[in-house]
Order: sequence, then structure tokens, then C-alpha cells
Amino acid sequence: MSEKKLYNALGLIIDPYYDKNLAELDSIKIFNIENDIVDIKIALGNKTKDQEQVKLEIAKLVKITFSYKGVKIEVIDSDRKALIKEEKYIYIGIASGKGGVGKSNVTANLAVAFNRLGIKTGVIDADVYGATIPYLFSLPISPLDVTDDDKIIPANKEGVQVVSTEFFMPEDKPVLWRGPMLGKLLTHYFNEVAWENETKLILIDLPPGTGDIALDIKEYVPTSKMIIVTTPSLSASHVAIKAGLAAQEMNHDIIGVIENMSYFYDAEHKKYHYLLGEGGGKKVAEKLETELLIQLPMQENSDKIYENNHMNAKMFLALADRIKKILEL
Ligand SMILES: Nc1ncnc2c1ncn2[C@@H]1O[C@H](COP(=O)(O)OP(=O)(O)OP(=O)(O)O)[C@@H](O)[C@H]1O
Repeated sequence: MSEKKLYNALGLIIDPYYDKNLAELDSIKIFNIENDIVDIKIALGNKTKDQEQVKLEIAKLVKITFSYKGVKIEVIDSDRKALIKEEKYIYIGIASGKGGVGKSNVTANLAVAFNRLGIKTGVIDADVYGATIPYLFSLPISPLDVTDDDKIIPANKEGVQVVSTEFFMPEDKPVLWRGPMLGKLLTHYFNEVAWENETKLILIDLPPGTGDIALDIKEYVPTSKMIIVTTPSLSASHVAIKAGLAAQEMNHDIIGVIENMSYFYDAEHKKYHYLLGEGGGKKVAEKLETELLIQLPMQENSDKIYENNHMNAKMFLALADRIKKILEL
């Protein structure tokens, strides 16, 4: 009887990694008691600190509350694939290193291009400090609805499904406040979004930087891939290389490099102007031993989704098609 009670009580312990209890997550894989020693084999999220917390809770319950002599706890499967249902999607992080290189613009327009190719795509705007995706899509800023089982229903524009921290951030809160909120929100974005049926790709607009969240995605989606955005300039490419190398160290598979704002084409005089220099994208691709996927021109009024017949829209279609082939979609 007490065995059953202990098993039930163990099931109520929360795995902070998923913010769900062990019973819901079906985490207890083996539960055996012999000679007053409880033997537990358990599948947990991949974060050491969270694992230690769960182990401590288990030990307290077994030894103090239920007075067993001893407990053996083994984490047998920290692979979240089995636990996160959304692994059916391909997640692609769009990273840049330096801010302002057009990462959000690329993410939004690439998502539209994938949809135009018939590949249903969602966007997670994880750039808390410069969340621009909702504005690029002209979406109203208000909290998104949730389903009966508490999943976030993405906003939808141009066939692209969008979730953004911006929808949930009170306007008057300072930017500093956003950091602590981020982990919590990201956990939701990777577990609790009601993406439409047949969604294949999820693009993640990452905050600029070479560390923290950009790389932490691995914590949420072990299989996520990366695209690095840079401009041709030395300063941007230098930081992009750092971001890419750090991502590779975390075993992220880098699909390739996008060079944005590569040149300005003066149609009247039929002349190309390389305003930000040349060669940044090529250099990043070489260093990371990956492909320079495309060089996108500078455009006036680029804070938008390009119309179907716009030159940049055509280039984004070609880019989406290239990525589709690389991913064998
Ligand atoms: N191809 C382009 N031609 C001209 N301007 C561009 C181009 N791409 C982006 N921009 C402009 O550059 C600015 C920065 O773009 P965006 O917000 O997409 O960059 P970002 O890398 O996501 O920046 P952050 O990470 O700081 O949010 C915007 O004003 C955008 O309109």
C-alpha cells in the first residue's frame, strides 16, 4: 500500500525543466523496492540544475516522508525528444551576432517565401530586446488567445503563424525586465503552441549576441539548425563568425550564411554600390565551412514584407527553395 502511495506521491513532483509533474511527463521508467531500498530510473529534462532539484525532492520524499532506508536514483534518458511533442517540426534559429543586420527582416520574409512555396511555416520571435516581427507583419500588439488546453494560438498573417514575446510584454515595462521573463516564455514557445496542422518549419528570430539564448536553444530543441545572417561589413562578419563558431561548438547544424544589404543597385545609372564593403558573407561561410546561401540587396523602405512581384520577394523565394533542397523537404 505504501509502495503505491509513494509512487503516486513521486508522480506529483514537478520537473522544473518542463514545469509539469513526473506523472504527466511519464518520467518514472522503473520503480522497484527491495530490502527497504527504493530504486528509481527516471527520464528528465537535460538541465543539470533541474535534474538535481528533482533528485533532491525524490530523496526527501522516499527517506523522510516515507521513511525508507535508502534510495537509488538514476537518470536514464535525458533526451527530450521523447518528451517534447513538437519535434515533428524542423526548427531553424536565425542568428547574427551583431544587431541591426536585418535578421528579423530576413526571418519574416523567408517565412513568407516558404509559405509561398507551399511549406507551412511558423515564426517564433525570441528577440526580446528588439522584437520587430509583429510590426513587420503589421500585427496588433495584444496577448494571443489560448486553446482550452492552454496552448498559445499564433497570430496569422500572410499565411505565416507568429508568436512573439512582444504580444505578452506590458508596454510600460523596461527592457531589463524582459530577460528573466524570457526563459519562461521560450519554454512555452517550444512546448505549448498550437501550430496549425501540417506546419513543417519553425523559424526562430534569435536575439543578437554570440551566447546565451542563441545557443540555449539547444536546451529546448536539441535538433535545431541555424542560419547566420551578416552584412558584408568587417565588423558584422567578425561577430557573425564568433556566433557561428559558438553555435557549432554546441553541435548546431549550420545550414548556411545569408549576406544582407550586400549592395545597392542604382537602376537609373545601372550601377552597383557596395556601401558596406564586400566579402563579409563569403568570409563567414568559409570560416564556418558552410555555404553562402544568398546576397540580398539594400532596399528603400525595407521594414516590411515584400510584395509578391518585388525583386527581394523573388530573391527570398530562391533562398527558400535552396534551403528546401538542403533540408530535403
Ligand atoms: N536589405 C535591406 N535593405 C535596407 N535596409 C534593411 C535591409 N534589411 C534590413 N534593413 C533595415 O535594417 C534595420 C534593422 O533590421 P532588422 O530589425 O531586421 O535587424 P536585426 O538584425 O533583426 O536587428 P536586431 O537584432 O537589433 O533586432 C531595419 O530598419 C530594417 O528595415
